[in-house]
Amino acid sequence: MGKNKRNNKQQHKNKQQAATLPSASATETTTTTAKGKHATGNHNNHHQQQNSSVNNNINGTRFPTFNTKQRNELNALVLRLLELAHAVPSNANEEWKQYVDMQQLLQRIMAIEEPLQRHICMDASNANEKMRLAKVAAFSDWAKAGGIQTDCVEIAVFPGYQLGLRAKRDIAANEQVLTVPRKLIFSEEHLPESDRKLFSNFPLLTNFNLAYALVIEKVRGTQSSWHPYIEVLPARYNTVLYFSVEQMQRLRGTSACTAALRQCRVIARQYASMYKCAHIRNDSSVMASMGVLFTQHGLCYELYRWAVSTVMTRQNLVPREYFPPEANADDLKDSPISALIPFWDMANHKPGKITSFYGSAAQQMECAAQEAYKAGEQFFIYYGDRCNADMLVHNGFLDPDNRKDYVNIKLGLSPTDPLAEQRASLLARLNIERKAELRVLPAPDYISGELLAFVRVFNMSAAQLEHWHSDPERTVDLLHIDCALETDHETRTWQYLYQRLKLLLGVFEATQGALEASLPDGGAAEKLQALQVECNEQVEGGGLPQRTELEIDLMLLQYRRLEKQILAEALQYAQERCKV
Ligand SMILES: C[S@@+](CC[C@H](N)C(=O)[O-])C[C@H]1O[C@@H](n2cnc3c(N)ncnc32)[C@H](O)[C@@H]1O
Repeated sequence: MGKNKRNNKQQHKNKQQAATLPSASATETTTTTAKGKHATGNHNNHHQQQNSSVNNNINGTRFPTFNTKQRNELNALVLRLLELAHAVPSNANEEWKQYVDMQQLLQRIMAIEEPLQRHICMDASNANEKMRLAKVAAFSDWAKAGGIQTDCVEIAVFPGYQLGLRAKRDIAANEQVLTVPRKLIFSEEHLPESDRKLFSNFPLLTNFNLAYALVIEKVRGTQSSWHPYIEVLPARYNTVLYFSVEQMQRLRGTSACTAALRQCRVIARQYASMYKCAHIRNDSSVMASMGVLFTQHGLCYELYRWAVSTVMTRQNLVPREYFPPEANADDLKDSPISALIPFWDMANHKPGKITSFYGSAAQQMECAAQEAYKAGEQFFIYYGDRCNADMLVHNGFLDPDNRKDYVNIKLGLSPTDPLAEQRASLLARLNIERKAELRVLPAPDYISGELLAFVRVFNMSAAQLEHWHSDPERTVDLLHIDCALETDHETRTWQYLYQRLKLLLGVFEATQGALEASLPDGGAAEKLQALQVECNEQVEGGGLPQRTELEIDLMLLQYRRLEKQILAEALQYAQERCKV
């Protein structure tokens, strides 16, 4: 959500760490005894009871377990999932096939896990906004008792946004609207000391830790002090983890596809790794302890994707207060942690400026109004700069008026290019890698400075490279549209950009989703409108579970339209520049 930009570096670090989350090796085998029970270490003795139909979790509440046949099938599915999720696809077709195969396994896993799912996470009581709204009074009382302060906003339903915040009275621009004290900010720091120790192993994997902590509190149910908050959270999300294969198909050929598939792969791998540690591998590694804790809390894929999606769509960063005894406090002191901020996280996004900050002195999240509001209007906050591809993949919605939108295209120097090293060292002066994702921008900018510079360097002759190397101070000129270049070099640059954009649009059109392709010219816009009306009617009629399906369809159609528009306008611009 509205992250403080100062924390971007940290997020990058976290992402890097997420990619190296320890996971079980896919080559180990199940250790099954003659009776079909797994040989277990001290930490997972509860598996001894797996032939019974219910099991006790650590809170003493009971949840369904699986018989040996089901457990063996689950084990085999998870091992296959893990094996698939570890493979690194070498091209887009392989990546797609990997995703489809993984989804098939996950569908089967979810089918077997269904009794657990029903018991632990997905009661139908939060399937729509009206049902969530019914729990808002209890949540608001809890929030007030815990010290959340606001006299000017309340939670309400807003078609197209699910729940949101409504101004109870006129609010002035910059007026403080809401404060949430630290003790009501949910993070890994609220776990009991015994559970907290587990997180000390991956202190920078803060998103993962938060999802983990949320699973635990969710399963504690009414015993959790966070219950009133967890009760008002959505039952499902529009994140890529909930897309059907047909829906994901509509992202093919777009710049968001690889990130969306990667996200699904990473989450499937995390789930499968923990499952394996809990149910299959018998050792005392850190992951095994974490896996067992999950098992004791009734881990199933549905619960995990729900927790991860809750974190993806609602988290913010706050300063760390707990420093695990084993960790070097100096290393962690500037690394914030992911947190859920009750009440504040009901605010929806609108372009503007960031007005939510953590106040260290008062130890609370403080949110001010980015503009004036009249009583009854929806109160919005700005979540921060993100392109629509990122919003779609990580937040499960789009901003059609996104002033910070762009489309990334991948470019790279060929290893067989005899001038590759000279080009790479010139690009390095501009902090551009030899393989890079570079931005195509909406009008009136069209081509980012970095993209232009890359293509200029890519098209330099040996003599031109030598010339630009000889004058380091001038290198930055390559980022500017009006950089003085030889005419034929500039023409080659724009021709290259033109061809590249044309190619991308060609792929885009060739992969047009079934929905759009089946419509006559202009049909996409009509379908978009029809879907919007249908969604709104469903919200007004009380909402239905399939509403989220429609919302995802709508979002995908919108996304394709927005990306295509950026590429098409840039293509036209490049064509004009070719003529200059
Ligand atoms: C932090 S939550 C905001 C509260 C949320 N609407 C709810 O019902 O709980 C963020 C989620 O709200 C929705 N959302 C926020 N801003 C939106 C917008 N401008 N358009 C559509 N959906 C939005 C998206 O589903 C997003 O993932």
